[in-house]
This record gives sequence, structure tokens and C-alpha cells, in this order.
Amino acid sequence: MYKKLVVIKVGTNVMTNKDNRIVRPVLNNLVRQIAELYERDIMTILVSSGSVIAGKEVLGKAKIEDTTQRRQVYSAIGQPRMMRLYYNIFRDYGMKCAQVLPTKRDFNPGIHRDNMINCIEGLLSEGVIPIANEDDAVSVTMSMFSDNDELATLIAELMNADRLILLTDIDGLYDGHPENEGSKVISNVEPEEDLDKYIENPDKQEGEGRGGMGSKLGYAQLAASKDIPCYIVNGKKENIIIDIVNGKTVGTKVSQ
Ligand SMILES: Nc1ncnc2c1ncn2[C@@H]1O[C@H](COP(=O)(O)OP(=O)(O)O)[C@@H](O)[C@H]1O
Ligand SMILES: N[C@@H](CCC(=O)OP(=O)(O)O)C(=O)O
Repeated sequence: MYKKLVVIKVGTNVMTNKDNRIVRPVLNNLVRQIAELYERDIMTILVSSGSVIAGKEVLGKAKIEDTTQRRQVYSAIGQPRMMRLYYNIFRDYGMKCAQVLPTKRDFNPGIHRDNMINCIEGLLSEGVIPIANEDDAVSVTMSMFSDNDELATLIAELMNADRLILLTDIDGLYDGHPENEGSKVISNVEPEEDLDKYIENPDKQEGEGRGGMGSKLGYAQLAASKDIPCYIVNGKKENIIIDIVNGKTVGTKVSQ
């Protein structure tokens, strides 16, 4: 069995370059660190975005006009591509991974929730890394998470994780516009702190992910309020996950 459980969420922006192409070395680097944790008996549940952008890479500009249907189609094409990438990289590290695609209603108390716990527990007990993403192919409006930061927080809570790590494309939460020279990363945040004034509204194109720093911080604070320390850190940095687990001060830590 394992000693600790960590939930790691990787956003679309982390795994793509400025042309919105998926950068494989970023995924390699992520899996390398998960494999290192595994050797230390720390199991990971990976929550990975990327299916929409992976589908867009294949299909290009779609003829479908309805934005919901377009997202469903991109994701249905992209999700198996993401899993093929992960499957191959995990195999290179001598590890196994598996796919879990929940919708929001699966978290309501009841049989779906119990089944999901059962499956994830089974995978972890076999040393298999569960990779979760929202089931974008079937979840629309009511059954959608606001974004994968919400999914990661719900999974961390569901599985009593010891830590939640939200990998993004920036060093943490800044105390001003991230591009202003004077802005600095806030190292520690408490669950009840109101930091809305620091959040810049996102301007995202289709496939570039959902949410934004505001919702990320909100979910990090929610996890922290349930006694799960959460880290908002730059997933493009080489050893960021290992640094957190080794107790280094990196990015923004949200905790009680
Ligand atoms: N105060 C802030 N500090 C840091 N980032 C911020 C802030 N306000 C807005 N942002 C934006 O939030 C983005 C990260 O959120 P998001 O795009 O949702 O990431 P992800 O795709 O990883 O979930 C950053 O790239 C940055 O442009
Ligand atoms: N489920 C979607 C991503 C949704 C999402 O939350 O994206 P992001 O803000 O990049 O974490 C996908 O796989 O493309």
C-alpha cells in the first residue's frame, strides 16, 4: 500500500506552447515526477485537461457551428489521444495508468459516487495511476464542472488526499497584474482570505481551457478549508512537484 496520496491537476496551458500545440516533454516531465513519487510510496491521482485542444489538433477548424457540440466532438477525438500519450509515457517509466471520466452528477451521494470511489481505490491498490478528466463528450450545462480545478478538488476531497497540486502556467497567485514588474507571488493564503482584487479576468480562446485564476483560487481555498493543503504552482518548471513534496517554498500554498 501507499503512504500518502496526492492529487495533481494539469491545465491545458501547461501542456501547450503559444501555438496551442501539445508539448510532449512537459507530459514526460510530469510523469517522471509521478514515477519518482511512486518509488517513495506516494500515489498520485492525475487530473488532466487537454482533450479539447488534442481534438482540435486533429480536426482543425470544425464545420460544426454549435459551440457545445464542437466542444463535445473535439473532446471525444482528443481524449483517447491524451490517453495514448499518457499510456506510452507511463509505460516508459514501467508504470500503468487508467482513465476515469466523471461528470458532476457522479459526485452526488449515491451509487455513482460509491462506484467511482470503489474504482479509484481499486486502481490505487494495484499501483495504477488514475487519470481523470471531465467526461466532456456527454457533460453539458447542468452536469458540467466549472472546470477541472473543481473536479480535482472534488476528487481530493472524495479520496481524502493529503495534498492537492494545481499546475498552471504561472508561478502562483500574484498580488497584482502578473505582467506588472512590481507584482510578486503570494506565498501563503488562508481559506477565508478575500483576494479577488488581484484576479485579472481571463480572455481564453476555444480549447484553451476554462476557469481562470479566480476559480482556481476559490477551489484551492475550498480544499484548504477541508484540511487539504493546496499548491498553485508553475507546471512548466522541471521539478516543481518533487520540490513541493520535499517541503520547499514554491508558488502559492493555500492552507489553514
Ligand atoms: N493575480 C493573478 N496571479 C496569477 N495569475 C493570474 C492572476 N490573475 C489572472 N491570472 C491569470 O490566470 C492564469 C492561470 O489560470 P488558468 O488560465 O485558468 O490556468 P489553467 O489553464 O492552468 O487552469 C494565468 O496564466 C494568468 O494569466
Ligand atoms: N475537460 C477539458 C478542460 C477543461 C478545463 O478545466 O481546462 P483547464 O482550465 O485548462 O484546466 C479538456 O480536457 O479539454
